[in-house]
Amino acid sequence: MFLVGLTGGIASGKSSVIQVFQQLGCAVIDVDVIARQVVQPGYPAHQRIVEAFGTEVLLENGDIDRKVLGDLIFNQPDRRHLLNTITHPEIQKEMMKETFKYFLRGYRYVILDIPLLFETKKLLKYLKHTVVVYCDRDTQLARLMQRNNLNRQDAEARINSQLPLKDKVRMARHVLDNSGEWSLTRRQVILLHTELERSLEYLPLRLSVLTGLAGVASLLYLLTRYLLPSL
Ligand SMILES: Nc1ncnc2c1ncn2[C@@H]1O[C@H](COP(=O)(O)OP(=O)(O)OP(=O)(O)O)[C@@H](O)[C@H]1O
Repeated sequence: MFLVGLTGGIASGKSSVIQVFQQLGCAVIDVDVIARQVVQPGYPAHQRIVEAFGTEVLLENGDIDRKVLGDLIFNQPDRRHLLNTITHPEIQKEMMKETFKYFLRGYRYVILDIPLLFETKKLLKYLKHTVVVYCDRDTQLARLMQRNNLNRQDAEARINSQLPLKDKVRMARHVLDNSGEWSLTRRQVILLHTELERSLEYLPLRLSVLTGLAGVASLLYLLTRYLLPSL
C-alpha cells in the first residue's frame, strides 16, 4: 500500500474531487476530521489542552471552544507551537491506525485529504504521490464568493491568506485542473485513479509484511516441531 496526499486551495474543489474518489471505492482519510476528533472529551489531547490553556477554552458541554483557542494562539508562535506539540502526535497516531485498517482490508492506496499539506510539509515524507486540485484564480474567486456568500474583497482576503495555488501546483506530482466544467474534472479523477490502481508501488510494503509474517510462522513451526517436544 502507498499514501497519496491531496490538497488544493480554498474552494478549489477538493471536497468535490474527494467525493468522486469515494464513489470509485477509494480509501480516504480526512485529516481535518481527525484533528477535530482527537480534541474531543475523552481523548488525551483534550485534557492536555485544558491543562495548558485553562478551562476558559471549554464550552459548557466540555468540548473545546475552537474560536477561543484560535484567538489564544493567534499571533502567538509559542502557544501555537505548544498546541501543535499536543495535537500533532495524536493526529498522526489516529492517521496511522486508520491507514493500517485500510491496509488490512487490502487497499492498494489511501488518500490523505490534507488542506495544508505544502504549508506544514510534515506529512510529505510519508507520501508516494501528491495531488493538487487547482483552478484558476478568477474561477476560485467566483466559486468562493458564491458558495460562502462573500463580497469580492473578503473572498480575495481569504485566498490571499493561503499559499498561492500556483506554488502548490509546482510542488505536486499530479494536478487536477478544476477550472472548467465538472465533467472534465471527473474524467481527470477517474484517469488518475486508474493510474494509481495500476501502479505496483503497493507491492513493497505488502511483500515485506507478508515476508515478516512468513518468518514468524516458520519460527513458531520450528519451535513447536523441534524444541517444545524435547521439553
Ligand atoms: N468544476 C466545477 N464547476 C462548477 N462548480 C464547481 C466545480 N467544482 C467545484 N464547484 C463548486 O465550487 C465550490 C467549491 O468546491 P469544493 O467545496 O469542492 O471546494 P474545496 O476545495 O473543498 O473548498 P474548501 O477547502 O474551501 O472547503 C462548491 O460550491 C462546488 O460545488
